[in-house]
Amino acid sequence: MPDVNVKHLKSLSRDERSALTRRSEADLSFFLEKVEPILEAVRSQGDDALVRFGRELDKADGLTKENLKVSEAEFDEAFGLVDDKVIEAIRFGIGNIRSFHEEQLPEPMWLKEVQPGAFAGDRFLPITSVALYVPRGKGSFPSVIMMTSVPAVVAKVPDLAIVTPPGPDGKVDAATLVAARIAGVETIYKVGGAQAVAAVAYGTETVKKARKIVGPGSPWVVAAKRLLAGIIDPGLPAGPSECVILADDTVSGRLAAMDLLIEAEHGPDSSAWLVTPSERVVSEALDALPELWGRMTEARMEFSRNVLTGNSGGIILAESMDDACNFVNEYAPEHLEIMSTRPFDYLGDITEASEILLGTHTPVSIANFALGPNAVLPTSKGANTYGPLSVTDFLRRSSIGYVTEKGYPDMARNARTLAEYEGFSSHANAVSDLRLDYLKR
Ligand SMILES: NC(=O)c1ccc[n+]([C@@H]2O[C@H](COP(=O)([O-])OP(=O)(O)OC[C@H]3O[C@@H](n4cnc5c(N)ncnc54)[C@H](O)[C@@H]3O)[C@@H](O)[C@H]2O)c1
Ligand SMILES: N[C@H](CO)Cc1c[nH]c[nH+]1
Repeated sequence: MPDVNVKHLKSLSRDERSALTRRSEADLSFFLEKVEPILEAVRSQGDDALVRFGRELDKADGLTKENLKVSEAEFDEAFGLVDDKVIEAIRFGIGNIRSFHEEQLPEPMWLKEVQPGAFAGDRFLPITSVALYVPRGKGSFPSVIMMTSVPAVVAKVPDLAIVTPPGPDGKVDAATLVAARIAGVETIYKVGGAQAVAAVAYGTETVKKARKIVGPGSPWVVAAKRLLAGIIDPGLPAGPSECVILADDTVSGRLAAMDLLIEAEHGPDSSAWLVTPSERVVSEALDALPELWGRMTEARMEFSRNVLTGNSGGIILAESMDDACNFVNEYAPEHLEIMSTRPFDYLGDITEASEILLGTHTPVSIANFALGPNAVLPTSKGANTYGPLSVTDFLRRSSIGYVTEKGYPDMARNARTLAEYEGFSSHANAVSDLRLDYLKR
């Protein structure tokens, strides 16, 4: 068995402890450099560049300018290619995701009377055009369609389009098409990676320009979003997947090891740590890993072995549950499982995590595919300032103010005092008696 990292927090220096929280995304210099010419090619050559990159990078030999957009016939064909059980699971997931996200939809407008006769509030409108990035490098992700499309449809974004890499057959994964149609999005372009971000940022002959792009992706996608942030809103940072399993002494280490492998199998650049103060949990987890690896496909086993033996994964022995919770907050994970028979005891101690799953029956898999909360989550400590993708990511807010004749005198007097203090004459004039004179004429 390869040497799985086992770190004892007690014996680490401050720098060594901090190194455990580092993600692969921390240094994107390699990708930023390679991505720049791709963006420029799409900006200047449009569809020609998209077809060339699709053929070169996605091996989609049959890709042409004419079939860059998924046709009605391809959607129809997809329903015949996907197993009924998969369609049923997609419908089940979408039902729960919709039910969860409908709760997030704010009232279109609210106004509060902040002083007699003076009203202030907010109005929400959908962003007019948003692109949804759906990855397909190391696997296909109908669940990402479910997670991005449903909140966008609930927010009533009028112009929605999906960008996703074509497979070598030049087609979009069939279950991805099924999920898109069930969720209510029918514009899909066969373009992925950095070129997809450039296509929706600049627009091409076929791909319509969008104001925002959301959805997770590989470092190629993350790098392109960073470089194009002045041209398109890149949304929350969602890069390589990561998780922490926080386990106390009430649970089986085998169970903890099983869930540790969930996000570790995404790719060699994923991050995954089991953190526990229990030596028993550590040794049970180490014992369980070979059998669990034996139940995985070769590729996924390799990815997760790389993670657990490399720089961004393994098992951490903490001094206590307090120490373990502190480490979780320093790490600020994308997904967190609190694996305990009394998970609510620790919930209050966790302040930095994008998704917190409680107990022994809520593995990340259930949240990724079926439960309802959004599984497109900020990575690389994005949890410190962002939340999961939500309906509000598809809305923009304007504030509304309305002062009546009755509310005016108090408002004007106070505004004038501060305008004069700040030295703004026109601001002050606009709330002086001159206004009342003008209003009379
Ligand atoms: N944070 C989240 O919510 C979340 C959810 C799901 C997946 N993910 C992450 O998304 C990522 C998906 O990555 P993926 O690779 O499977 O799919 P992807 O679609 O993001 O990346 C594949 C694309 O990258 C481009 N690419 C590949 N090699 C390239 C090269 N040498 N030069 C230029 N471009 C190149 C190609 O265009 C290809 O289509 C994973 O890291 C996964 O962990 C994150
Ligand atoms: N774990 C991903 C978010 O990091 C979501 C996902 C979808 N399918 C598999 N995983």
